[in-house]
Amino acid sequence: MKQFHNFINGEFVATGKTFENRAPANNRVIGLVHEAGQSEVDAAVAAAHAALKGEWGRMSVVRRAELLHAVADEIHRRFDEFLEAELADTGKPRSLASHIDIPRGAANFKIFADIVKNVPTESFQMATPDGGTAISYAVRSPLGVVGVICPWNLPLLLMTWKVGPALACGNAVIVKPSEETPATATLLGEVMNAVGIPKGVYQVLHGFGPGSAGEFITKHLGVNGITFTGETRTGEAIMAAAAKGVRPVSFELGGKNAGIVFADADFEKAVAGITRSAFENCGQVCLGTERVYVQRPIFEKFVAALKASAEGLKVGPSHEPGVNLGPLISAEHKEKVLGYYAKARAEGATVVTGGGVPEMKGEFAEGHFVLPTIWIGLPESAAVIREEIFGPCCHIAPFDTEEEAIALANATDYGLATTVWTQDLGTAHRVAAAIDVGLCWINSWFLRDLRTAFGGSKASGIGREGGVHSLEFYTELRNVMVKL
Ligand SMILES: NC(=O)C1=CN([C@@H]2O[C@H](COP(=O)(O)OP(=O)(O)OC[C@H]3O[C@@H](n4cnc5c(N)ncnc54)[C@H](O)[C@@H]3O)[C@@H](O)[C@H]2O)C=CC1
Ligand SMILES: O=Cc1ccc(S(=O)(=O)O)cc1
Repeated sequence: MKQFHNFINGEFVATGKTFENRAPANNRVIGLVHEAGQSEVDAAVAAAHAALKGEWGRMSVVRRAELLHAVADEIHRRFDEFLEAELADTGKPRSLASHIDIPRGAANFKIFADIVKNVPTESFQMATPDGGTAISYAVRSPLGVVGVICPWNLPLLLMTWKVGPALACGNAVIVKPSEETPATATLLGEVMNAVGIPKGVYQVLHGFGPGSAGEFITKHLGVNGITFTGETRTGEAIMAAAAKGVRPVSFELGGKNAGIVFADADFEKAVAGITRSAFENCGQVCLGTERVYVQRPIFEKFVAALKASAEGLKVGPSHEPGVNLGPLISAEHKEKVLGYYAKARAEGATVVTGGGVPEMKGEFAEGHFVLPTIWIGLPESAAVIREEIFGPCCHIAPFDTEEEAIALANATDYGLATTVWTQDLGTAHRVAAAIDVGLCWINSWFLRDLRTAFGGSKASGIGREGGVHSLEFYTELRNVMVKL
């Protein structure tokens, strides 16, 4: 049986207290994960501070950037191992992980290595009251030891999205992967050793949230900042932990994202775009569209086309050719999603397609597969329109005017992302300005330029990461004023 150890001070550490890691595709146990306790967290924090005082803390930016490029190259060299590890943990389609998760996992190191080498800080000259001059300049120093608490939906991608910039800025990180997906974070420890990242700079502690590694890391006063991606409620708990010691947080949280399709949209592209935004990664993407608003003249045609598109998606295990949708991450999550499928029916939805589980053969009958699902006919107060489901499903409702579409899209506590489909530039810009979200895609979805700001407003997050915005969180900016 595969064992997933903690990675502390450059060594793989067993704790003897293990929990099972199961494959979502067939629910079989594929590994045992060694849970970190308070003593492992204390050891990791001490090793991280030692790294900051040692070679890592003294290393030039240029050398750090070289090492991070080497990390990316080593991920590419071991691409198939990372791919297999991610597929086993998540069950997602091979095509998705090989085109998005693993390449982005590597790219996240290169992009931030290049950014830290090239981004300037500010400098001002001013006249002083005595007729002289003073110059101010800003310098960045690392935040220190950063706790990186990760979810399971895009394990390597979302973890390196934080670890890449944190290390580029000279910090040491303690990563807590999701208990559902321990593999790629652990494998990355081998990569760090292979390329010569000093001990204690990258560490991995396995476990759960409350009463386990997640809580112990976030409560540890030796952890100088916490970056977290996950549920909004978990964000509230971590924020309370971070209040002790007034430690900074960066949060990428949940969403209940709207898609808006105007009657003048390129119809085929809009259908293909919403098919992706509603169903990709089995709907387990924080940016996914669970509420679709379609302008009335094309409403019926759009519902019929999205139904046909959803029914054309192939549900199955990673290795089967042509698979579009893998399983949900766990039995617990499947129960939650199917609970919403039942709630939608109970609240009077018309089920356009799906609403249950597909027939799977052999071992895959035990997997956490569900059907892509579309509803219409619910009032905006319905649970499946208000609450984040994180499954392959959406509700479609008609709208008449631009103002109505904006009001519907904004009527949520969340504010992460939206996708708008129109061929009218004026409409596109007006809607983008009026929607209260951190990310607005026009005629596209999940199109990423890693130099841009990423994050959510309202209950969807605190702060922005990406490009120079990541440097704002992962460094302290010190102003030096020189009287000449
Ligand atoms: N805004 C964004 O960029 C993204 C947001 N998400 C959100 O993540 C959620 C799905 O991911 P999950 O892993 O289920 O989220 P989760 O919040 O349950 O868990 C995320 C991580 O937090 C840890 N954790 C849980 N309770 C904790 C506590 N009290 N203290 C410290 N650590 C704790 C977990 O062990 C896990 O590693 C969805 O709500 C989704 O919207 C997911 C991906 C991206
Ligand atoms: O699921 C949430 C999610 C997906 C992608 C990214 S990013 O592309 O790394 O910015 C962040 C969060």
